[in-house]
Amino acid sequence: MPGIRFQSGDMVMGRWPGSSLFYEVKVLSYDAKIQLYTVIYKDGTELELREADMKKPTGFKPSRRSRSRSPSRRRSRSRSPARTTRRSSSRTTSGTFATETPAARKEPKMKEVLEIRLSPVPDHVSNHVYLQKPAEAEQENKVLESRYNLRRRKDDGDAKPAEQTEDKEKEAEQKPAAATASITTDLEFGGRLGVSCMMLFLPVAVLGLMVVCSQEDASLMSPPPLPALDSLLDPHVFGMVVLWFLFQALLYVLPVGKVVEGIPLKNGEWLKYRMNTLHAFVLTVAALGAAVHQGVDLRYIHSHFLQLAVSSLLFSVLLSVYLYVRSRWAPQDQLAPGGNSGSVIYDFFMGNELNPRIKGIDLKYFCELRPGLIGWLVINAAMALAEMKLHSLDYPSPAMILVNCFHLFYVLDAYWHEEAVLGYMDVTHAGFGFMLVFGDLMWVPFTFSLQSYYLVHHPNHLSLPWIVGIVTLNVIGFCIFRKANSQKNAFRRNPSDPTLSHLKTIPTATGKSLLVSGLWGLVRHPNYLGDLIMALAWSLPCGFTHILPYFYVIYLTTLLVHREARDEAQCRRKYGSAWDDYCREVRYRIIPRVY
Ligand SMILES: NC(=O)C1=CN([C@@H]2O[C@H](COP(=O)(O)OP(=O)(O)OC[C@H]3O[C@@H](n4cnc5c(N)ncnc54)[C@H](OP(=O)(O)O)[C@@H]3O)[C@@H](O)[C@H]2O)C=CC1
Ligand SMILES: CC(C)=CCC[C@@H](C)[C@H]1CC=C2C3=C(CC[C@@]21C)[C@@]1(C)CC[C@H](O)C(C)(C)[C@@H]1CC3
Repeated sequence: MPGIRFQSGDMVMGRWPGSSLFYEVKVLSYDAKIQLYTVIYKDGTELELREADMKKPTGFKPSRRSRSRSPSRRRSRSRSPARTTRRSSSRTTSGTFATETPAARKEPKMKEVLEIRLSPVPDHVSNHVYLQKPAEAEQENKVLESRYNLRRRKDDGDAKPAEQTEDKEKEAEQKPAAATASITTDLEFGGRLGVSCMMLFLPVAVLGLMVVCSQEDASLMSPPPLPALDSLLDPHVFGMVVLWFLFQALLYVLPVGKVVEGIPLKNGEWLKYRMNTLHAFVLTVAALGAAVHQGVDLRYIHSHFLQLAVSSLLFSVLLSVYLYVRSRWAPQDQLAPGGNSGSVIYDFFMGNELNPRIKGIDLKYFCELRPGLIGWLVINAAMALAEMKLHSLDYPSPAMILVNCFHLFYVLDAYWHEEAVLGYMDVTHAGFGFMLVFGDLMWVPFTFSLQSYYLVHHPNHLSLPWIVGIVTLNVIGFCIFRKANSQKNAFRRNPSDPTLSHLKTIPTATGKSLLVSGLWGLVRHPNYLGDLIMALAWSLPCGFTHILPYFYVIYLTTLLVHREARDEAQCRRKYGSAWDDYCREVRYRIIPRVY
């Protein structure tokens, strides 16, 4: 890097953005275009710094204090991920927001080393003090050094909390994202071409599946033609879809349920979320009950199923356009890690903004849990009524009851553990664009309910042993799913939780540990395994005549295999060689001895 002050490989002192503290950092590269250095801190955090925020270590002198508090334990204005230590008592949710690093509690030796390595130098003394590592820590440092993740943490939201210093940040906050954001070059889903195909194919696939499902032979080989679009786009139905969305939004803002803090933003703030999905569900059921009592026929949903799906698609497109446009003006520190590729089509699909909000309604979180999931259950109920009417039954068939109960139980479980959802990948990392909007508002309600729709037209008799077998399978799947998710959430919340003390862990250089025994020692994604077992149990009540009811299993397998690969790449970046150790210890990803 000729003509610049620092060279790659140099060890210098770098200011922690937003604070007056300096840490030892290694220079990785310099981008002449934006005039920023990429540096790596000793805790593995990579940031971009201006030259003005970097100093040669020669100006620093050894400290009299051999040990100082790490940034994670200081009450500085640091914007480091470590700032999660704040307000530990109010936080009760999952891993991403751990109140204290696991290493800090469980692995005192490692904590000591990390603290020493992270020792900051306050600005006002920065010309006089340089904190030195004690000799005995040096050896251990070498071991930990190998754990350092020296790759660029492009999509780690926490890793680039503040790209420049305060003044620069303020500037960035005022500038529209498009003008300031760095460009994402790692494109997922096959880039522009891939996402374009997905945008065309996925909606047609949903409608195609629905049409085939309503046919008597339900054959994928000879699908009937899609009805004309104008017969599918009914303004009344569209109005109902909009009303449904608004009704759910109204329930979202009701001042019931506790408020918790969600993901930490890049600017160091915490978003607040009201936990009232269960209330919303109960109120929706009450409202629908009242409507039915007033003579509303829920079977309308069955008879206008395609129209409802098309209206949801239209609504999803409109919402995505709105999200894309507003993301162009969003402050840079509110963008998702993978957003802003510079391609309109790609950014429209992936979404640029991480947590778009309108008057306190977090659109992504709202859409992920409410209109689609509750809509799915309402559709299921409507299908049960339609089945009873069509086959002149007093009660829904056992197959229909099973499907309804399994789905209801799954959604209620998500609501019961609502806080945990705040830590899931989609909420913490993904932008909110067409993929998730369409996924939440069209894909979830209209493909997840295909089994009940299928049963209306294709009754399937279930014998008692089959019922028992299917229920058992669902219970097994649920136990694995729930235990795995709860164990991980509890561990991230409190790594020294006595109920988890029997579990083996691997420390990582970030201070967080990884579970390597129990369910998390069986496969690397036991929660996915449980989800897939449940998916199979949901399809079995429909029998073996057609593959259509198994669509959900196929979708979930594809999605989770892809998701697992994304998560794996992210964890490898985050945890470096500790993740490789984990993979060596736990060899299979989702299915023991198979995959
Ligand atoms: N029905 C559906 O359509 C779908 C359902 N799902 C379900 O949603 C749930 C959430 O899934 P998702 O967000 O993808 O992923 P996970 O809940 O599995 O979260 C993955 C994260 O967990 C942490 N982690 C991984 N391994 C370990 C370990 N050994 N010990 C401790 N922490 C570990 C890592 O984050 P860190 O270390 O930073 O904490 C990693 O990034 C799953 O149950 C999944 O089945 C998901 C998609 C679709
Ligand atoms: C093909 C396509 C457009 C896919 C989009 C993916 C979304 C449909 C899914 C991504 C992650 C999801 C989750 C749930 C629903 C499906 C989507 C939105 C979820 C809310 C279902 C209920 C679970 O208990 C859950 C909370 C774990 C889960 C979270 C992930």
